[in-house]
Amino acid sequence: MNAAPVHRLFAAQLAKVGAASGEPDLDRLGQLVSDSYAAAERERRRANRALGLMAEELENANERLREVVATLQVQNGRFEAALENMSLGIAMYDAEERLVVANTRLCEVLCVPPGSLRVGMTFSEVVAVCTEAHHFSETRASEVYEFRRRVFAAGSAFQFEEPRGRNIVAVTTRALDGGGCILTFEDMTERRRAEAQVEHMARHDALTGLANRTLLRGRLEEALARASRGESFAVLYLDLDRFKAVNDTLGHPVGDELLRAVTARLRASIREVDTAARLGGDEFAVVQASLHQPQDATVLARRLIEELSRPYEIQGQQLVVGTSIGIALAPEDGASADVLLKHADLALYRAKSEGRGTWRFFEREMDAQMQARRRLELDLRRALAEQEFQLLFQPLVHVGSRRIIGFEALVRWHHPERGLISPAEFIPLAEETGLIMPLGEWVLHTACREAASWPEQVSVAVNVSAVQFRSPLLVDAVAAALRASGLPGSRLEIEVTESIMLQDNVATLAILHRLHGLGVRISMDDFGTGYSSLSYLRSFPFDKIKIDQSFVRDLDKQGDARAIVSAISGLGRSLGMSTTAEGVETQEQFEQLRADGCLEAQGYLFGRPMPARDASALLRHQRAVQPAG
Ligand SMILES: Nc1nc2c(ncn2[C@@H]2O[C@H](COP(=O)(O)O[C@H]3[C@@H](O)[C@H](n4cnc5c(=O)[nH]c(N)nc54)O[C@@H]3COP(=O)(O)O)[C@@H](O)[C@H]2O)c(=O)[nH]1
Repeated sequence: MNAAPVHRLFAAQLAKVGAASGEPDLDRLGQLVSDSYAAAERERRRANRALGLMAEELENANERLREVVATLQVQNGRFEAALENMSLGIAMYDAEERLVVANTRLCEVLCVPPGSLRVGMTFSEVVAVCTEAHHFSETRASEVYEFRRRVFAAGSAFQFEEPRGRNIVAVTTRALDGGGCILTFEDMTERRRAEAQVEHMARHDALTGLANRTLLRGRLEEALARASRGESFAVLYLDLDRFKAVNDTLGHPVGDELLRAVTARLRASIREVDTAARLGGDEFAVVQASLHQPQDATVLARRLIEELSRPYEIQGQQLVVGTSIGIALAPEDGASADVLLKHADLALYRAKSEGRGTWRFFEREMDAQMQARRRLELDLRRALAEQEFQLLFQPLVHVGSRRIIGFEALVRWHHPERGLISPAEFIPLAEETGLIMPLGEWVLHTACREAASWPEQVSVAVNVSAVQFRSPLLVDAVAAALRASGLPGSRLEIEVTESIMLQDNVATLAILHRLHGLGVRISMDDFGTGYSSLSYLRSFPFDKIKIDQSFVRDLDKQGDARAIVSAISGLGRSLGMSTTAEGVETQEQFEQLRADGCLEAQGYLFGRPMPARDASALLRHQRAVQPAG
């Protein structure tokens, strides 16, 4: 029987204890075997420790790896969320033109069915999906394909916009390092729509949608360029008559609706090639293109006046406004948009001052007149500061006794160069410029101061314009003039024209009642001209009606003047109002007025407007006024 093979290490130990040569030293062998076990034990422990350390390290490494993976997953999730929540469509292609990244938005922006563009598709397959969705024709698709291919190849960035269905898409292409490219698609539809809206708003009037001044100026420049090649055109400047009264009395919503209704008629009255614009408030302009002759502008102006003057039905109310029109012809009336508009405006001013509801062509001398008017305005401002005004007083007599019962205060302007200027010339200008307020106050104070020195049965009448009535300060100004002069309110008469009743009726009536509250009497001036609406006489208890001098002038002529004077006198009597006939110049007129029952009279027959000292002298020396001349 063969002995079992001995491990070489054990054989070495046996050799050491002499087992090969004779008797082995068993103690030594035991010692050696024990040492070997001990060494092996140490080795095993060392190895175990090393293994433990390695396992620990491995575990640590694993932990770190798990953390990195978790972080990467979070990061990935974030990128994914970002990609999916982008308003842009993203498509990333690798160097082989394969789609490697695509977000959901991509399909939406490119207007293709959801999920139809997937990672792994080739570029040409993506283009095919878009072609299928009818966004490109076959030819266009191959163009797109070729174009993108060049972008891939060139590695350069491109940006352009293209239509996709009803949308507009901005495409940005950027090459990636190592081949491939990234395409972003932005839906520009809303932005372009908003930009178009902003652009529209910048050039159109918000209320009516008509061109505004900016767009009008542009159209005028274009028309002027065509005019230099021989194509004439006209600029019609329109202003609505009586619009302000509608706006003030019925309120802005009604005013706005009226302006839109006017716009509709304006649009319907012009051709496609013409431009209608709103210049603000109740001012409009029309550029009438391709004018063959000036009469074409007349035809359009007449049509516009007719159309815009027809009654409007607004919020259940019938409203009537008219229009006045100024016309400038191009190129002869101006070589720039501003000059043409200015000249059309000057012509409009003339149309309005000559009766409204009509049109006027621009004439060269209008410019000079407007400049003269501007100079007059500057002079008027200076006149107030320099006290160039004087107040004259014209007697008012009692028809029965012919005694002076009062004076009407009438202002005069002593211009240092032009001499005496009539109030008929400067009062309208003072009204337009607002200078009537300080001027009116001066008149009130001066008139009350003078009247305070007269006998107590003699009163003073002061004209107050409609513009002054728009100010809430009027009543305070009257009260201040009475206080400062010590004149009782009952000796002051305020003369108003019926134009004040066309303004905001409620506010006007409130002012009239407050004036009455001061004891002041109110008379309706120039009655018989204008609207002469009897409703005005019913809406406020006027103390006096002044019969306009145009009727008195015609009293001795054939006609209806006498009937009118007689009717107004009768009306005054039955309403408990006094009546004064203005502009009495002849004894015959006076006799007729007396016969018709008119109570008071005023006119050159009894005295022209005179300085304050003459009025005082007249009062002192005359017991009864005798007819002059
Ligand atoms: N708001 C203000 N208006 C005023 C003031 N002062 C005058 N006015 C208004 O100006 C208009 C013209 O006034 P005037 O030139 O003074 O003419 C007045 C009289 O002089 C004139 N008149 C008087 N009698 C006769 C006459 O027999 N014949 C004739 N041809 N004219 C005559 O009439 C004018 C008086 O008008 P009225 O006021 O209607 O009584 C005029 O509208 C004035 O109102 C002012 O301070 N503030």
